[in-house]
Amino acid sequence: MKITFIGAGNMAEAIVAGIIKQNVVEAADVCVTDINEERLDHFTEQYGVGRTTDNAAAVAQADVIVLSVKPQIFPDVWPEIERALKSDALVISIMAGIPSAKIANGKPIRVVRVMPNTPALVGEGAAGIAAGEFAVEADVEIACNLLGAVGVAVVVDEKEIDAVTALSGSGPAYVFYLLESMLEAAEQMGLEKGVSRELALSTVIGAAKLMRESGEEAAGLRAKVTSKGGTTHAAISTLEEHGVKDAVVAALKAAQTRSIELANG
Ligand SMILES: NC(=O)C1=CN([C@@H]2O[C@H](COP(=O)(O)OP(=O)(O)OC[C@H]3O[C@@H](n4cnc5c(N)ncnc54)[C@H](O)[C@@H]3O)[C@@H](O)[C@H]2O)C=CC1
Ligand SMILES: O=C(O)[C@@H]1CCC=N1
Repeated sequence: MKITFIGAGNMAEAIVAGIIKQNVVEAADVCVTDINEERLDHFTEQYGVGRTTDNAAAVAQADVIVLSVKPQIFPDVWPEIERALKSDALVISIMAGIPSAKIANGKPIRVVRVMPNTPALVGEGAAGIAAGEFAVEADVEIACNLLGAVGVAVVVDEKEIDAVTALSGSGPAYVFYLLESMLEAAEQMGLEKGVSRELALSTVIGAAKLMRESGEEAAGLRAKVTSKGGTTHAAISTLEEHGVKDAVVAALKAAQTRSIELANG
């Protein structure tokens, strides 16, 4: 199975690195394209994959095409890619917002939409996978195998992909934002940078692991940390006073809305 990634950016790198490391594909069967030669050099040096700036030539040889350019670039690149597609090619799109029907463009092109996230780079990704109209079960399986090699892959309906984008696609950024804030506070309180980084990271990883392994709800676990009249209560009350929960809900809804908007360019 020959796979071509159109766009050798951050997200393509996370997936390529993972699927090669996990031996899901051979480097010789992977090709990446980009307009930026430096990105192509990087991929060749790091992962030993094929590379070209010629999208059509790379597509003509591929069984699976992964569209990993920005959604805004899609209208520019798609016409030449569509013309070059092998008749039985599978198109996997990781682009936020662009519906499978827009990619199929009135033709029976098999499209699977995938919404991955960057922790795929370390094998801890979370991806939603949705079949387009003409995709068959085997196509969804291919996408699940690729993304399953770099984390968790969950099959969803395409109508849910905008919400998945808001939750787990953009999600790592919310966690990094929280970490930025925690580390800024730690610095203000005089903790040494290396120490606070180690403590903050272990706290985030540990909290997620505890929730997964215990099967408990977040609110219940939070209650167990929060002693009456104690420090956590002081912190959470401050977050509530600042409307942080409402702000997070509004933020995810804004991401979902933006994903829906991206469908129209
Ligand atoms: N970064 C993330 O966390 C996630 C990104 N995505 C989606 O992945 C896609 C790529 O995002 P990133 O990797 O973050 O962006 P990026 O900007 O890092 O990568 C896009 C790449 O496409 C290349 N490119 C531009 N024009 C091109 C052309 N005509 N032909 C070939 N390559 C071209 C750019 O040079 C760049 O290297 C987007 O559609 C985004 O919605 C999805 C989930 C998570
Ligand atoms: O910010 C974006 O549009 C992309 C999609 C999900 C994460 N990054």
